[in-house]
Amino acid sequence: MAYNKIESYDEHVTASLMQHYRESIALLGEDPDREGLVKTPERMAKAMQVLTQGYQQDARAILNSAKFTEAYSEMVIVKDIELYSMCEHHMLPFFGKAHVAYIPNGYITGLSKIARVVDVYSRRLQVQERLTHQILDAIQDTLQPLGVAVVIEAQHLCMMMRGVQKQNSLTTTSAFSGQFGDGKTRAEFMKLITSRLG
Ligand SMILES: Nc1nc2c(ncn2[C@@H]2O[C@H](COP(=O)(O)OP(=O)(O)OP(=O)(O)O)[C@@H](O)[C@H]2O)c(=O)[nH]1
Ligand SMILES: [Zn+2]
Repeated sequence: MAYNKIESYDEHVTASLMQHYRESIALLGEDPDREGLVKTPERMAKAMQVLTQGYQQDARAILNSAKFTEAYSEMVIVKDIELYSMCEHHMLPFFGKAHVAYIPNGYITGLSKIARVVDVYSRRLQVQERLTHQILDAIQDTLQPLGVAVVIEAQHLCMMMRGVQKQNSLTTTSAFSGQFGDGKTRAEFMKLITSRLG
């Protein structure tokens, strides 16, 4: 299963989406036949397939594809993983950073796989809370570590471009399992994700 990129677009999905987007453009008062817009329904159809390609991908398979036996049992943190997702309420983007940590219990995974898991769940229609939990669950189930921590900080365009129109609000969500339930371990993680080396 190709999990890290779209190999090809689904022809039928592309064709149907194009028809809908063409109609949407006209409904919004534009001329879908003018030069600049002629190819827009196709571009949108393809773009939306990329932005939702997480539905075709399996986060657990990704983590298992680079699961290694290793005695390391300190916290592993991958922080500042940029993410782009879409809120399921308005289908407008939300974007920001994910910070992910786990404490191995005999197994580690390839570091890039953590970032790929963030992408798999980001490229779906989401709420930030569920995205946070799904990342945690995939790591917990696959590596069975002593604990997992996920913190996501994001800005939602549906709150910026429309609606309440707040440009600087940042939403933080978090999920913790196992040893991160302990205040000291959690505090160490929170300290490390805010630290900047050099
Ligand atoms: N909890 C949560 N809410 C979100 C997320 N993304 C968008 N929302 C919110 O989803 C809510 C949908 O509320 P509704 O009242 O149904 O929609 P609306 O009338 O467009 O709301 P406004 O944005 O307040 O204009 C809004 O409050 C959004 O801010 C998310 O990731 N998590
Ligand atoms: Zn929204």
